[in-house]
Amino acid sequence: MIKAIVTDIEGTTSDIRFVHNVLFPYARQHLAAFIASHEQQPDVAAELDAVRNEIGQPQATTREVVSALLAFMDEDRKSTPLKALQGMIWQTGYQQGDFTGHLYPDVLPALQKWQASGIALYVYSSGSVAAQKLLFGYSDAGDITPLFSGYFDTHVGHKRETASYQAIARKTGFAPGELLFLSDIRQELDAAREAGWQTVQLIRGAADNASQHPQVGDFSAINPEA
Ligand SMILES: CSCCC(=O)C(=O)COP(=O)(O)O
Ligand SMILES: [Mg+2]
Repeated sequence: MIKAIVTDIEGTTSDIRFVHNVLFPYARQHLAAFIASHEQQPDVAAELDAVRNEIGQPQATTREVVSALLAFMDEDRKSTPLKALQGMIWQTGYQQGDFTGHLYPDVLPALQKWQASGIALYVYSSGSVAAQKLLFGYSDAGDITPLFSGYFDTHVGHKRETASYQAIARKTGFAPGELLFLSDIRQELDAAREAGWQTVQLIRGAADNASQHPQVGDFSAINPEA
């Protein structure tokens, strides 16, 4: 029996094009100016040091760190400090109303129904927890963060690693078999299944014929109460 659902964002609750065509370019455009004006701020300085650590250059200048971050963006690297800095930059965009967090229309009704039936809802994305709260706090449907009991990002581990799902199960207190992971990416679902979770793959675009997971076109086709 499913007691908790953990959902991915990009390609699952929200259009991948919103992330890649709106959020990522916004962060890239504002990165250098944001770092120039915030690099003395302790939380920003800590992330810049984490980038220096990640590239193995503890003495890297700010300019070199910005270059490394731009290269990470080019390869869509799920770097924890990059994700933290992107979230900080997006905060201004959301607050100014430059964009709202995209939600597929089937998502909110399903989340509301599942929560009303007693199923706990969580988010797991490579985007930082702060970025997740912004997307759902400033979503197309308004602030839907009260629906969620918790959020997980790469601090718990990467999404294609089984240990990440084992850690989330421990942190939420649910048995692995009581957890359902929703994602568009087969390799993430493989890792969750390896940890004993149930899985459903969202096919929002092209078919994935190599997948062994149950597949649905949208959230209305998922029946965790059954
Ligand atoms: C919190 S929305 C931005 C998502 C993001 O930054 C990202 O890299 C998406 O990665 P995912 O592993 O969740 O597909
Ligand atoms: Mg995804």
